[in-house]
Amino acid sequence: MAIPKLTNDQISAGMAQLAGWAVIDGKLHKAFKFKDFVEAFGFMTKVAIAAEKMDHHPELYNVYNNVKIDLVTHDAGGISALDLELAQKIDGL
Ligand SMILES: C[C@H](O)[C@H](O)[C@H]1CNC2=NC(N)=NC(=O)C2=N1
Repeated sequence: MAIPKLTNDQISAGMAQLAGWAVIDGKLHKAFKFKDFVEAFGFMTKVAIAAEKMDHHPELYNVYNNVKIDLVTHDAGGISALDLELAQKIDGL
């Protein structure tokens, strides 16, 4: 196993360092709203570049100026430290 799935306590501790993220259906989830589609897509592009650098990829959902992100580690079968790390990076964009 490359990276372990975190326990609920570990996820809660990690989420205390984040704002606006929730665990929904076993994934770290956050919704973002932008001025328009160009702003939303620009943000998603930055997320994609950060994700590719980490070799850890988000689930991205976009409708016009709304972006929803889900983070989960397929290799771990749940939320791992990589999801918390990517969430931190996304919030720093
Ligand atoms: C081979 C490659 O490194 C793996 O498949 C990586 C790629 N990106 C990934 N992204 C996510 N979200 N979960 C993974 O388990 C994962 N695994």
